[in-house]
Amino acid sequence: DDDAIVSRFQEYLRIDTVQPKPDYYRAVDFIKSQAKSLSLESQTIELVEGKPLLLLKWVGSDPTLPAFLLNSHTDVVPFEESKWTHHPLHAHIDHHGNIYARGSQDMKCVGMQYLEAIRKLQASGFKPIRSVYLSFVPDEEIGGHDGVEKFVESQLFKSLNIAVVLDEGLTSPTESYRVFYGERSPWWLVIKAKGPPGHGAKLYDNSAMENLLKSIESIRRFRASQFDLLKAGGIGEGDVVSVNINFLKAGTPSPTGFVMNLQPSEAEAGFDIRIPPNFDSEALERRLVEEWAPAARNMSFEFKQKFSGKQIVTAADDSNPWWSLLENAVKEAGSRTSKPEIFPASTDARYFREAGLLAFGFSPISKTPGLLHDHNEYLGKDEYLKGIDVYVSIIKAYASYESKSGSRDEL
Ligand SMILES: CSCC[C@H](NC(C)=O)C(=O)O
Ligand SMILES: [Zn+2]
Ligand SMILES: [Zn+2]
Repeated sequence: DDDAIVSRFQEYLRIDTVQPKPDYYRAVDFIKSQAKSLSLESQTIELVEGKPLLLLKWVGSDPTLPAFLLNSHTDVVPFEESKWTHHPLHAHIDHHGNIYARGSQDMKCVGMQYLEAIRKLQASGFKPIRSVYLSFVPDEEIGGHDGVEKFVESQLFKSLNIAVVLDEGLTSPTESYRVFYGERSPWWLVIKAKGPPGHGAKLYDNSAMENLLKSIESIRRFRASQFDLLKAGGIGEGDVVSVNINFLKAGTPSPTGFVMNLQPSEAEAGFDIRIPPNFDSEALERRLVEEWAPAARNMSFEFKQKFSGKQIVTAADDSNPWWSLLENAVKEAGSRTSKPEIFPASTDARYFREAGLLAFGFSPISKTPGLLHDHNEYLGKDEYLKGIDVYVSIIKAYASYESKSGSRDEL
């Protein structure tokens, strides 16, 4: 019943899987106990010590058909506890029925909804024809390098014969759900400038600060041109390059603050840049080398995070049967999907797509503000329960789809 379903969600939310020290084993044990109650096959894979990945299987009756995978990450981002109205690990339900917790939107909801949907399908007597895999993966929030990036390279993964993956999406403020068929590529870039130090009262060229600011001016012009395209309308937030300066570091510290009359010899800035799939990232990298961090101006750069794989998109039209099945299944559950979009940030789906699989980003959360990584992240109880029924419909449609075609190679 609904109370028990919500209690199980709260239990998962209360497990502390906050980066950078997530308690992965408790999360995996909890999900494993859920899987046992559903008689799912289960195996824990530790591709990197201390970072377990749980793989579950609901075996279909026709093993010759490619399977599908329901993916979710078990880690969550940190929080500033004092800025929350309820403790982010207590999963408190307020009088509106809103459940407050880190991970309530991103994405412990989705992981539990998959399992609850399977519970409902089993209770109704449904038997899958195609096998259903569920993966509960570590480290998405820090780049997925010790999670899905390694998982898709493993022999085990290759042996699973998976055609299509569902992974996380974003909340929608409207009635219809958002769906994502591709995503922007992350570049976390640090640009450094060096230059001669000197008296704070002196005007001279090529100081570290002047050189860095020249770059920042140029990068900001580029940012404005991309933002203008977005403001002009008709495209989505994932269709332009975003650039944000997220840290600045310079100056000569002293016990009483920064020294005011000394021009520093080093200065650096950190940028979070996101590049859409159809954008010429090689040209942007040339621009970085020649214009934003030219060695001739005593500048250098370093990527803290960079996805250099191919940015593949999944067809989100009638040419892809998995798209039509998804769209119709959501309709049959009494809801709608909006026009498919490019995910503006990053998810593990990029690794699945690069490995040759089809993948959609989808979190069945409508009429809810997007509070991923924000204070007071919450999800309404009724929205959570409705999302389970949406997955019942999707899993039923995918697991009953009997055609042997439908892998990316054939589309
Ligand atoms: C570069 S990996 C970081 C992953 C994180 N994902 C989300 C969905 O916020 C991000 O886009 O910042
Ligand atoms: Zn997430
Ligand atoms: Zn996240």
